[in-house]
Amino acid sequence: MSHHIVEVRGLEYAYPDGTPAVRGMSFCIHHGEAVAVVGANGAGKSTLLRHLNGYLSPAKGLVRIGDFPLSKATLPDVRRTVGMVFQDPDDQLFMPTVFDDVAFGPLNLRLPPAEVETRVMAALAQVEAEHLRDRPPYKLSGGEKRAVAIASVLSMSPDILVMDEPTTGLDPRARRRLIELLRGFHHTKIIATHDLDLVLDLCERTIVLHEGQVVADGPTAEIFSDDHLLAHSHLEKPLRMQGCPNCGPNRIEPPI
Ligand SMILES: Nc1ncnc2c1ncn2[C@@H]1O[C@H](COP(=O)(O)OP(=O)(O)OP(=O)(O)O)[C@@H](O)[C@H]1O
Repeated sequence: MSHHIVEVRGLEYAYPDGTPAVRGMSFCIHHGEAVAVVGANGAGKSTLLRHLNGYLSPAKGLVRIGDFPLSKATLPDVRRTVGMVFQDPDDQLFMPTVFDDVAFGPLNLRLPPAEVETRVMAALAQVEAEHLRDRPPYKLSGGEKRAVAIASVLSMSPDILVMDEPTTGLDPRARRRLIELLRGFHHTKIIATHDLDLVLDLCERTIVLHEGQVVADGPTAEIFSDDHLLAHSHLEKPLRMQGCPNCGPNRIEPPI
């Protein structure tokens, strides 16, 4: 197996209407890394992430997941390896009940029913959503939908977790719970987000995108200390680095 679990080389993509969204991105991610992908609205974060599980195919360039160069033939292997939490949970939830949605992946793996039930309940417990198991997903609140969407990925035990804006719509307690949960997930994590405080908490490495290109890739602390880079990329420092009295290191966090 390649020592890189994710390799992106010369990736280019324009949407069918001609909008160029990814304009030559290259990077490698190693096993076990936690990597943030940040950038202003429209920088290309979601478009990049959609290539990592084969939802989009590169117009040019290469995406490799472990041993598998992304192609139609390798799609099932790639999807088994990469668990993708989409930006909009409605893109992910389509079954009549929460249980069915979280069971969908494990059932596709043809696991025995008892194993499926165990995985579903464990995944729902991880996001504190066991009580939602029999509810129709379309009747849930935004934050509940997001929790269930995350459970539907965790139930597949992916090697790589790819998340697009995972904290959107979560209340502060649910956000903190998610951060704790992700801290305990020791596989590779790739998180696109505007929540730069979450990045400080979770990701030792940050990739900065601007207008469809990688403009910086390095240790998170260095990236967030580079005022020129942040201004050029239309980003602001995490609240914790802005000296905000309510968000700083001395803030007293209520127990989870
Ligand atoms: N379905 C689509 N059709 C045409 N253009 C699109 C489509 N989706 C995104 N784009 C365009 O592609 C570019 C990159 O969009 P993308 O959604 O990847 O950015 P992003 O960094 O995820 O933004 P945000 O932070 O707002 O979610 C933007 O110019 C956007 O307008």
